[in-house]
Amino acid sequence: MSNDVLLNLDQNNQTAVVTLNRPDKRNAISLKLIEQLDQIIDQLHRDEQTKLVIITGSSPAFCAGGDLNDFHGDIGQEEAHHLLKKMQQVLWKITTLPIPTIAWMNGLARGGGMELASACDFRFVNEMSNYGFTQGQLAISTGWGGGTLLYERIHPQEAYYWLVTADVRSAEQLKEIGFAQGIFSSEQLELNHPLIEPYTNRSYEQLKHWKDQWLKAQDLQRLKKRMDEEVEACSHMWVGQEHKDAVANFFKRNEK
Ligand SMILES: CC[C@H](C(=O)O)C(=O)SCCNC(=O)CCNC(=O)[C@H](O)C(C)(C)COP(=O)(O)OP(=O)(O)OC[C@H]1O[C@@H](n2cnc3c(N)ncnc32)[C@H](O)[C@@H]1OP(=O)(O)O
Repeated sequence: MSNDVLLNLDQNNQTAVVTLNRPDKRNAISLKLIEQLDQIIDQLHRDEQTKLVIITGSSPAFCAGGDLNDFHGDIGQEEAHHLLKKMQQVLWKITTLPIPTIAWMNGLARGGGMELASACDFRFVNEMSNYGFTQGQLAISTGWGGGTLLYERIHPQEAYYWLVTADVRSAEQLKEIGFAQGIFSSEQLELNHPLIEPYTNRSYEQLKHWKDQWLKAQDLQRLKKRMDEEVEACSHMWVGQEHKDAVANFFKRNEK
C-alpha cells in the first residue's frame, strides 16, 4: 500500500513530523489518505513521549484539499455526509491532541487543506506560496469542520469575510489577520528552524500543560456541535448542480 502519509518520530526533539505525501496530486486528501492520517493521529494520542506534532506536505504543495475524485458531485446527500464526516473526525482528533500542533505550510493550500491547517494550534506559511478557503468557488462551504475552527483562530468577522470571499491570499496577508504566526522562506522543514525552536526547547511537561490550558479555555462541546452542523450543511450543498458543474470544470481545466 502506498504511504500517502509519512510519520517521522524524531527522538532527540520528541517531535512527530506528519507529511502528506501525494505531491503529484498536490497532496489532495483522498479517502485512503484520510484512513492513514487517522491511524497516525490515533497513535499520537497514545504516545506519551512526543511533545510536538508538525503537519506538513511533500512539496510543491502543502495540501490541495479534498481529492475531488473521491469527494465529487455525483453522490447523494447521505453519502456526502458520511464521507465528509470521516475527515471531520480526524480534524477533531488533531484539534484535541494533548500536545501542541503546528501546520508547516510549505506550499499552497486550498479548501480542506486550509481546514487541516485550522485544526492545528499554530500555522507557519511559506512566503512564496498562497492560501485560500476556496470552497465557496466550488458552490459549497467548508465541510470538515475547518470553517468552524477558523472562527476560533482569527477574528470572527475576518473568518466570516474569508469564507464568503473564498479568495486566495499571500503569506503576508495570513500573518496580518493572525491566521499564521510566522513566515518562512525555506520550503523544507528543519527542526532547528528559529520558528520551531521555541517548541523543541521546551519540555514535554511544559508543552502538555500549555495545551491542556488552551483546550480548557474553549467550550469544546459547543465547538464539536458547530463542526457537526458544518458537515451537515456542506453535505446538502454537495448534491447541488452548481457543485457538480464546478468539479467537472476543474477536471476539464486540468485535462492535458
Ligand atoms: C471535500 C471538501 C473539501 C472541503 O472543503 O471540505 C475540499 O477541500 S473541496 C476541494 C478544494 N480544493 C480545490 O478546489 C483545489 C483544486 N486544485 C487546484 O486548484 C490546483 O490543482 C492547485 C491550485 C491546488 C494546484 O495547481 P497546480 O497548477 O500547481 O497543479 P495542477 O492543477 O496541474 O494539479 C496537479 C495535479 O494534482 C491534481 N489535483 C490538484 N488538486 C486536486 C484535488 N483537490 N483533487 C484531486 N486532484 C487534484 C490535478 O488534477 C493534477 O493531476 P493530473 O493527474 O496531473 O492532472
